[in-house]
Amino acid sequence: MHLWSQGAYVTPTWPPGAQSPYQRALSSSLNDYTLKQMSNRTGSRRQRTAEDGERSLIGPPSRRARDSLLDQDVSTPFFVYLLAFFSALGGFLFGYDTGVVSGAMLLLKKEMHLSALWQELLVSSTVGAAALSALSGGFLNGWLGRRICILIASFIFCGGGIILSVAQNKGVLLVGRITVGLGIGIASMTVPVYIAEVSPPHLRGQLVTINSLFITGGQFIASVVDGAFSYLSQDGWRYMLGLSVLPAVLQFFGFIFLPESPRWLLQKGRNQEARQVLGRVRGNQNIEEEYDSIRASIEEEGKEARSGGVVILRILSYGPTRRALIVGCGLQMFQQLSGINTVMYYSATILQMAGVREDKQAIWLAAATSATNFVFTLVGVWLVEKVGRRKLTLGSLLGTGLSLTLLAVGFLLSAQNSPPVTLHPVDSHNSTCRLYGSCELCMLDPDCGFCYLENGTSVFDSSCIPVNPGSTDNAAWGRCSNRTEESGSPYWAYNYCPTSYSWMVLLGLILYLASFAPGMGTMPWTVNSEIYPLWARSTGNACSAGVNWIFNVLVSLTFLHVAEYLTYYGAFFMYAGLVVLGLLFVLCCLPETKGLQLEDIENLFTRQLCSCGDLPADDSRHVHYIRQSSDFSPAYYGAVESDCAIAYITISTASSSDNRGQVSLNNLKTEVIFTESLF
Ligand SMILES: O[C@H]1[C@H](O)[C@@H](O)[C@H](O)[C@@H](O)[C@H]1O
Repeated sequence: MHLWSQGAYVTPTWPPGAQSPYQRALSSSLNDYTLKQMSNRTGSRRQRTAEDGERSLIGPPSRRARDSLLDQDVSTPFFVYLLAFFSALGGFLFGYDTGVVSGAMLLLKKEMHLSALWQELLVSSTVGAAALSALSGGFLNGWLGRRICILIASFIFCGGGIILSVAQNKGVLLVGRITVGLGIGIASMTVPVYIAEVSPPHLRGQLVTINSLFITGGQFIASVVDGAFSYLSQDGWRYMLGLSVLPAVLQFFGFIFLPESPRWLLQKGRNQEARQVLGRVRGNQNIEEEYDSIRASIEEEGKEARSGGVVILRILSYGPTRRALIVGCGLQMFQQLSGINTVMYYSATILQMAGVREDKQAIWLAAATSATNFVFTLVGVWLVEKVGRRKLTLGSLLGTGLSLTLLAVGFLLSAQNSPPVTLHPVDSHNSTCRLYGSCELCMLDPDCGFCYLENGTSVFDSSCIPVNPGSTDNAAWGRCSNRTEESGSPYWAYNYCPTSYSWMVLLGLILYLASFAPGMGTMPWTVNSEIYPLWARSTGNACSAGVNWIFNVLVSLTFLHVAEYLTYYGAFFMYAGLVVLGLLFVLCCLPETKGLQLEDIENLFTRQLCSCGDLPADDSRHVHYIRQSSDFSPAYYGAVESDCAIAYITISTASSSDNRGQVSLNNLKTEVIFTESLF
């Protein structure tokens, strides 16, 4: 049966100036169909889909989809970039405040005589507070709006920075670190949402990913500031911690003049303001259709009885949002389980293993590590709209898993070839250190360090000695307790062993950052900003950001214990295993959101959870379709799902006997199976 043979395909991009088949379709026969009719029918079909739970039915190309295509030809006003920049300062502060503490701690522990417990408290309290405030930020976000939340976050950042820079004792420092954490939590869940809501669909991925670029940029600048002020042994930490006030003030004053998200305004019934803001962020484009579509989608949400009651319960009880939440939280969990913060934290030690012995040099090389993280995040910003979220995340996980394996093998070979302990000086305190026969066993005990002489690459005259409780830079007693810079003076290795396999570990570290940063470092934040419908967006992002911070604390707090039980190579093999699980999760569950308007993304979650890539063995594609007919002629529209992306198509031929047929995709005819009978 021949129905109609004009191709219609939404996702691909077209050469400049060329009309896509879909655009051609729009300017010819599609004009005959009343789009309102189509969208009403789509709405009622969606409603039915929701009622019968797991079945999937995807609407035909809506005006929104058409707009998203046409948008690509229109230039984006500078104002959108300005908004993205000022919001992403929140990401910068997130990166700066989480990154700066390691350098500040080196000085603080000496000046304030901090015990290991207090050092741990000052580092983890920020992340813990971020977890709590991210979780509660969802409520604030829905209630007060994105703009006010960003203002609150920058105000808190200012307050925290001031408290930290004037602190006279460790109690006040703790208050400052908790305050800063509260700001980080709110910023981490609000900024991506705000940017996603003001961006045009074809640039959304890139603009939201800029926030991640600012996070790693903040971490990089923090490491440079740490390096610069490490020479100032008195009060250097005050500058390190206090400098964050500058970007916070800039953001605060910027946001006084910047507008609220048009989507949030519309949700609150502030239609006039919403129209104005949409006009400002879309420049000279016609905003009427986008405005109508956002409003229609808000009205539809209202009609579908998803208003009233506790939002998280509504998210959990409605299939598409429940699935989106699982995907969002899963991504954030796997981001942290891939061990990024352990690798970053451990980079100084890895560099020491590679032969960098001086503390100052190690600090600067750690800055090079965060620079690598930053540069490769830039690759993510560049690739996100080219290859899409799904492929970028999959590629990133693959590379991350392989480089973690390389790191683990490097650590394994280092452990197997670990230098023996040859000297056993009398230990009057009978510490456990005297029991170890090799450097590997000695360095895994946090109370001991390895003291040795070196000739080229061979180690001799080595001993395992208790560490100085006041500073891990020296042994508690013996020749490594008062070392000099002179040649012939022994080396003191705390937390690492001298090894000739350090090149492998170093290579693993660089490859790890190069693969993690563009995809796993960025996509969990980007994808979460887009996958929830408006009514669930604040709460969905709050939950997933909370999961990110909770796993961040868990992984950092458990790393040293894990390393003690499993050794370093065991720990890195474990992360590699977790990355494989993450890879399977993304392969099965993450749909492609590239190019779709926010209001259309909910449709991606109407099918059963984790059925992406679940294509039938005969390699055909499944088509979910909606029949539309007008008074003039019948036409069948569909949406084909392949590799978890949606392409809208028109159906060329269909057979009633086996539900097989042909659809036009990008002017090519493709064989498909219809999931519902066309007849
Ligand atoms: O996306 C960021 C980024 O990758 C950072 O480097 C890391 O420290 C954060 O934990 C993560 O959320």
